[in-house]
Amino acid sequence: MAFPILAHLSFKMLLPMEKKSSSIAIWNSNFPRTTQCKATYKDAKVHSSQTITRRSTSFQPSIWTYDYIQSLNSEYKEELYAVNCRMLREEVRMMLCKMENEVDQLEFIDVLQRLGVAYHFTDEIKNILDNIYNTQTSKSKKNLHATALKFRLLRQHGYDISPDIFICFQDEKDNFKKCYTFDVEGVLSLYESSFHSFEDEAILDEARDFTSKCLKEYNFNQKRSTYISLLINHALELPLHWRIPRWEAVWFVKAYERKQNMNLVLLQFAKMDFNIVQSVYQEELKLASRWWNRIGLGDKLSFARDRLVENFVWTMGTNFKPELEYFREVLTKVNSFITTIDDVYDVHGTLEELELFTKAIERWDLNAMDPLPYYMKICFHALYNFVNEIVFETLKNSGHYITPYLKKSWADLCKAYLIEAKWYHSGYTPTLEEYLENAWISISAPVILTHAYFVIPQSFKMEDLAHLEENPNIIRFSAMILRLANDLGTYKRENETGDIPKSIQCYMNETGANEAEANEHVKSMMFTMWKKMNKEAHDSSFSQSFIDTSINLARMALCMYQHGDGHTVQCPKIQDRIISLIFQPISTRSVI
Ligand SMILES: CC(C)=CCC/C(C)=C/COP(=O)(O)OP(=O)(O)O
Repeated sequence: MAFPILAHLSFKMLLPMEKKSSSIAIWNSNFPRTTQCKATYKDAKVHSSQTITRRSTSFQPSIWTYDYIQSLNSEYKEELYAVNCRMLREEVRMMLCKMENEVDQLEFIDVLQRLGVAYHFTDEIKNILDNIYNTQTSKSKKNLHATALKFRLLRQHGYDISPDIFICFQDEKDNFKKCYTFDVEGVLSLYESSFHSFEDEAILDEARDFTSKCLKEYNFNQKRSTYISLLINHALELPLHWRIPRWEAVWFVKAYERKQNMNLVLLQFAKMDFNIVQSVYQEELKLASRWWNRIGLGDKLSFARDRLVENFVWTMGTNFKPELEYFREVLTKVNSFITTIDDVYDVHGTLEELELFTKAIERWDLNAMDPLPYYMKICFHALYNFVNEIVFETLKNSGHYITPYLKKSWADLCKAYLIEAKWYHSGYTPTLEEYLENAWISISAPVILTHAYFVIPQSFKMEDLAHLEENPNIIRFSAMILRLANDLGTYKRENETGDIPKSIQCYMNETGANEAEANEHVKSMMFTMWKKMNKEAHDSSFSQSFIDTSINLARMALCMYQHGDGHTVQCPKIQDRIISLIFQPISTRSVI
């Protein structure tokens, strides 16, 4: 891609618009933020004796110390819990299999999913949904809740189901009939269903507008502590389809406890299973932290964010199943390298160093390390060894040689980072389109998902490989959601510390929109991306597990950046979530 030069910045467009100059001030006021420092002897090959100018940013050290992580020792590792849990699981399986009424079956499956235990009953759930799909009748026609729940679960599980089943709830002007306003359960179900829409499904857009309005009004007039109010509040904050299953499980277990006539055996099973799986995560995290400590990037590249626990949480969010420990081991390492290398480009590296580093990654050859400064040598060598280990394991276990795919993904990422570094150093503001053409790669989703593809069990198909190199739509849409969510959550912090303009500022610069309008525009782009992703998930020939991983990466971004830069700033809201996911078992006292 050619770089338009700074002098070509569209002044003609900017000057006459007052709004525009104020919007520019928001980010330009801090540009550029740099610090001067003397080159150390280790940097000598690049800058013999001159002063090196670097950007200044100081990130907080990780609040989760090595010793704390190593001290984790959950009682739920004990065999006794596994035995109890298996007994409870069989009781729940019997309940599921004995159920005959369609709405009861759908509601039970929904609760299993929300409690995070549906993965134990994949075959049973498939049988039930196959049956419901193959014997569709008009019985649930006038029951909004039953119709919406059926639509959501069938679409989520990949069945062909048209949203036309909602037409009977509309009047002759295609508005949802007023009488349904009072059917709170039905409205909530329809609201959740509407987020599974494809691009050309206007009826689901209508459904979302109608239900959002009803739910806001309902919640305004109700006490917040009832079960249904809790669900509504939670849904308005983020719909279920956009939530990470594991985080949903922690929240829902507590909400479900308040439900009248809740199923005590099911609740007890969900709590026990959550705590046992959490003990698996703790052991994985201990191993990951030993690796991180051993390779020493946290020390040697101390300018970079040290966010091992957050990197692990991203990984666990994208694929939580306990048996996928190798997936989480590899992806936690990938995320740790991404976070560090992002800071090499965004914080510490000079343009000259970054060009050399990018070339070295493109060559993928230890000899290419020669001209690099010491901190880059360490980073390059660690990454090179890590990738070669995955390549070796894959070759040994499945006979496939995957170096070209992995190395291309890292080279693409570094080239995209370099483009942004050049924009930064020249003070250039791209158009939104130009920015996004690069930014969906620089957000790192293609690297994450390319590695994920090769370490998800039974995911590999020869015919996928040609698409994989070109980044198929499922990766592109996931990447775009990750990028837009990241920009919405981090642009203020990055603006303060000094970075290129992100999608919000690019849009403001290009159109004269104010900050609030630009935020709305980016959110609506994200919503469109979700619709594209829903359709792609339905049509894609990739394995379901890979599709789920791609969707979960997008969901993870929404959760991580919901209240700001949750990946970088260790804010209490994210800390609390991390504690409840990894460190603190759910109390089982009330039910045992
Ligand atoms: C490790 C994982 C899963 C990260 C996903 C998001 C990411 C690359 C954050 C990097 O920080 P950033 O907010 O500074 O990104 P950028 O510099 O691209 O805006």
